[in-house]
Amino acid sequence: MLARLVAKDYRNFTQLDLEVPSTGLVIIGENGHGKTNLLEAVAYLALLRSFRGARDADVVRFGAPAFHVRAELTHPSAFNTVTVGFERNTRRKRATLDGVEQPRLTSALGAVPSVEFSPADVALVAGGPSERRHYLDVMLALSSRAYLQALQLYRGALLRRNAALRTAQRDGARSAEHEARVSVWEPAMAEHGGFVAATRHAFVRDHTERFTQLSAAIGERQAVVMKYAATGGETSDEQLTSADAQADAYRRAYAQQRTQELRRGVTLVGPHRDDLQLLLGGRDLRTFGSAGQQRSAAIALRLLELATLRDAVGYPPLLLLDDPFAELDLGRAGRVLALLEDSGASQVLLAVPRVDDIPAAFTRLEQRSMCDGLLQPLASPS
Ligand SMILES: Nc1ncnc2c1ncn2[C@@H]1O[C@H](COP(=O)(O)OP(=O)(O)OP(=O)(O)O)[C@@H](O)[C@H]1O
Repeated sequence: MLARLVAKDYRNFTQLDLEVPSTGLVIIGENGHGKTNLLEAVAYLALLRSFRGARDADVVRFGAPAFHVRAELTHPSAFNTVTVGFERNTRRKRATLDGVEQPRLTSALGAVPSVEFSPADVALVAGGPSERRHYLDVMLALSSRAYLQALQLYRGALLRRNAALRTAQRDGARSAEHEARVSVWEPAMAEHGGFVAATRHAFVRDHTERFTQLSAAIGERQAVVMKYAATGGETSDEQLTSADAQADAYRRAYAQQRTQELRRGVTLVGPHRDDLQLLLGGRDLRTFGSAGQQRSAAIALRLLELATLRDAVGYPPLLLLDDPFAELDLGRAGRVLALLEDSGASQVLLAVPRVDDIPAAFTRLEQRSMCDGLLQPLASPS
């Protein structure tokens, strides 16, 4: 549970100091005054980066040398205080858990678990495959250290193999030496990529039914289905979730594709090129879904993320709701609210532009107004 948030020189906050009630808060403010910045600062404590994909240097307040965010937490959180800071000059990022600086930043990942719902989530459905891979990777990495580690090792080896492929392509030579510099990374890529692909396949297999149910509960009349679209690896149904079988398949694929990859200068198979396909009535939602249908599917994905994180950490994550009902008709908005209530989440930070935008379920929460990066009390709970 988040009890207090202090953000110094984060975006447009010089010094924000906010006590957060156990049930949460509503932040009301006009466009561009810092509502999303506040939610972003909270989410930074889970992801150790901006959920909007901003560079660290860009979230430091204009002209300031560094930012610092601190959370004070209560039961059932694993820690009492979590801090993260970034210095513009040195580009150093530091995180502490209960005052102890973490030698590896990844130890602090997920220390303040949260899930964000925002209109920008539509990119999860309407955007390219990298958006959906990122969704899977963040959720699975925050749920499993083994996944996080495999993903990091896979990415490290991929980076090096791609560099070797580019060098070979640039030299225009395909000597045994070039090939050896490429293939040396393949055992690590196959092993860790196999684990990543198998874990993603298992997630999709285990959650596709729930995803369809959630989409129907939000109001979709046709079946919404998710499918893992792999660019390589094992394809037989029984072996999809076996890390060893996936690794074997990647080994075979590298051997088969290497000549083409040396020519193209890039690795063509593996989880870094896969996609999470979303279909509405059998058609690609990305191409054929309406704005509201795409938003609804994005909300269903976030609801799945919420349940997955809750199961992994053992308590419900903090809900960060950034104008979450924009673009939804009243019926859908009401049903999403009911699903959020059913999710078991107990603490909510809701950001809306106007008091009228607060759904009835949240009118009992304390309210603050946000103006130019400053918070003021607005009203007591009714
Ligand atoms: N690094 C930074 N330093 C100072 N101010 C910043 C920085 N980055 C963004 N801002 C300011 O933050 C403001 C945007 O805040 P935010 O995105 O939280 O808006 P919002 O209140 O959520 O608005 P909306 O309702 O339109 O989504 C802008 O005024 C922008 O200039």
